[in-house]
Amino acid sequence: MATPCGGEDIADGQAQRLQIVGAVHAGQRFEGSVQRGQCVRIMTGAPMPAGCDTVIPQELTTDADDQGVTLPAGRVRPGDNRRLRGEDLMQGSVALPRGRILRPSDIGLLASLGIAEVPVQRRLRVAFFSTGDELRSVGEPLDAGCVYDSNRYTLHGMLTRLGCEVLDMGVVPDDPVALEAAFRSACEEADAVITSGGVSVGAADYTRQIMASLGEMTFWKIAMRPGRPLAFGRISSRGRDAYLFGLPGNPVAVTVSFSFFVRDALLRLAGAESRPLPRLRVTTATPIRKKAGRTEYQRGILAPDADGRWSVRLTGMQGSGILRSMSDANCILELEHERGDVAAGEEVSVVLFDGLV
Ligand SMILES: Nc1nc2c(c(=O)[nH]1)N[C@H]1C(S)=C(S)[C@@H](COP(=O)(O)OP(=O)(O)OC[C@H]3O[C@@H](n4cnc5c(N)ncnc54)[C@H](O)[C@@H]3O)O[C@H]1N2
Ligand code: MOO
Repeated sequence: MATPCGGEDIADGQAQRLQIVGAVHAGQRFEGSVQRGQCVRIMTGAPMPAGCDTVIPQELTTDADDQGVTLPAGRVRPGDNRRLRGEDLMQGSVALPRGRILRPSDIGLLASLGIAEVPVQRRLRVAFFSTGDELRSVGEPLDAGCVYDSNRYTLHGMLTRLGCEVLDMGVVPDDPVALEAAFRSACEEADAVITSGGVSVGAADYTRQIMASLGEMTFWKIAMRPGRPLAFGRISSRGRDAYLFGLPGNPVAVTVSFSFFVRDALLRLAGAESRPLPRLRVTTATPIRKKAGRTEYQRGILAPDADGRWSVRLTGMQGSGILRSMSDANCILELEHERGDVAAGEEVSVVLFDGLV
């Protein structure tokens, strides 16, 4: 029931009898006038009749008949149950800032404003390939000493989730000539290039060398685990240039270095607003081994205990080749550079996975 009582009829502490002078449905307007002591039956979504200022849910009223309805005292405050013009967005305010990656609710917001088209930036084009003589793609026979390439598939998923246009260049062997050709063609086709493997100090680790010969290696090695030998630089070929992220080959190093370095860089290159991944502080249910002097990212499962309090435990062995424990995890613990071993019950930072890997 919409009423124009200015709140007084319902605010003076006594039950009120109001005369019903009409009804209004969503999509209609009530054209009549409503006086003090009167009300209009109103459906959710209908515009407020002129002069009315308060809506009383019908289930709070009693003794309704064709003529009137009784409002018990003290159930509704003046101004209750109405939506004010501009309460969602004031005229002239920003609906969506530049750089927003459109999420479902953003698209709904645009639709609510009747906007069918907005200017967007083209998707960032990212080329990626795996390096290593031992790698076989899924579907190929697995020769002795070989492993299936998992990094390309993980990267494909993470890049797609990020909204990038992906260019999968397959597996490139540990051959400097083949590698240089792959780097050149990736650079000519894409805005950014991601490789995995071949960035360490092995005899067949050529990535850094080729990076330096085609451009510059901006940095190599970070005090983190996994992901320590990450190399970053810029390469050019035939007048085109691209950022190059040389990720370590170990499968967990790929997901961690992508999540904590590459992801943010790609978002910036794509023109997206920077949104740091939310960190939560929770207690660890188990002790954690940690070396001071490097940031460690460990795989965890965040879950409520019997009392409903959330705590985190590790997924098990943390070797950077153990991909199953990444797949079991629902979060990554971020253990700070200077921190040593962590005792059960101490607080740690976790980054939730959803939307990440
Ligand atoms: N003498 C040293 N050896 C290593 C060091 C070091 O500092 N000194 N660092 C270790 C760390 S930490 C990492 S991480 C790795 C990174 O080395 P690379 O980037 O050169 O990676 P690879 O040697 O090519 O591969 C490492 C490991 O991962 C497997 N791999 C590689 N690519 C894939 C793929 N696409 N899918 C599945 N598995 C893959 C590869 O077979 C190796 O087992 O270096 C350490 N060594
Ligand atoms: O830095 Mo490596 O990524 O530990 O395995």
